Amino acid sequence: MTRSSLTTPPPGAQPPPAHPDAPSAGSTLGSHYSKCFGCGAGHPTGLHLKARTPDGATVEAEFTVGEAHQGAPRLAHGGVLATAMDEVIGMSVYLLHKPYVTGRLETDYLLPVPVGTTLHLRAWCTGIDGRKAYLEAEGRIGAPDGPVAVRAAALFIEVNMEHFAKHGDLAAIAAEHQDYEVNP
Ligand SMILES: CCCCCCCC/C=C\CCCCCCCC(=O)SCCNC(=O)CCNC(=O)[C@H](O)C(C)(C)COP(=O)(O)OP(=O)(O)OC[C@H]1O[C@@H](n2cnc3c(N)ncnc32)[C@H](O)[C@@H]1OP(=O)(O)O
Repeated sequence: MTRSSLTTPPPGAQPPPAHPDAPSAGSTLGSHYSKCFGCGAGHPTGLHLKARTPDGATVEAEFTVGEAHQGAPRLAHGGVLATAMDEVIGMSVYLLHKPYVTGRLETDYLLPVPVGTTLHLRAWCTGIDGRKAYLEAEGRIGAPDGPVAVRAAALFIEVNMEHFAKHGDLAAIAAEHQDYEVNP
C-alpha cells in the first residue's frame, strides 16, 4: 500500500486489544443502518455488504459489482470501490465499540474490476493513537486469495454519539439498534 504519513500509525501506536464485548470469532456483524449505501439491505442499488469477523479483530465481506456500480462500460466505478473500502473499514472499527467516522481515505487501484466480479474484502486496524484509528483494507478478485484489485489506508476519528445527533439523525440509528446507548 502506498500510504501517506497521515494514515501511518505514529511510532508506539499499537493495534487495540480485543474489546471484551466485541463479537466473537466467526460472528456476523449486522448492518448499522438499513438505508446505508454500503451495508443497508433496504438500499436499492447499494453494496449490500454483509460483514463477519473471523477472529474478533479483522473483518471480511464480499461485494459483487452490479449494473448500478459502473464507471466505464462494464467496469466498476473507482468511487464505488472506495466506498467498499470505506464501508469494510467502518465495519472493522465497529469491533472497537466506539463511534468513529472517516477522516481520511487513501485508495490504490491495481486492477480493473468488471461488472459481475465478486470482490473479497478484508479490513484491519494497524494502530490507535488517542482519537485516531489507523486502518487498512484490501479487495481481492474472485477469492480470498485472489489478485488484489484495490487497497486502502484510512484514518478514522473517534466521535461521540452527539456527532450523529447534531449532524444527522441519531433517532433513525437508535430505532434500528436498541443496543446502542443514545444518552449514556
Ligand atoms: C457499541 C458500538 C457503538 C458504535 C455506534 C456507532 C453508531 C454510528 C452508526 C453509523 C456510523 C458508521 C458509518 C460508517 C460509514 C463509513 C464511514 C464513513 O463514511 S463516515 C462519513 C464520512 N466522514 C465524515 O463525515 C467526517 C466529517 N468530518 C468531521 O466530522 C470532523 O472533521 C472530524 C470528526 C473527523 C474531526 O473533527 P473534530 O473537531 O472532532 O476533531 P479535530 O481536532 O479536527 O481532529 C482530531 C484529530 O484528527 C486529525 N484529523 C482530522 N481529520 C483529519 C484528516 N482528514 N487528515 C489527517 N488528520 C486529520 C486532526 O488533525 C486532529 O489531530 P490532533 O489531535 O491535532 O493530532
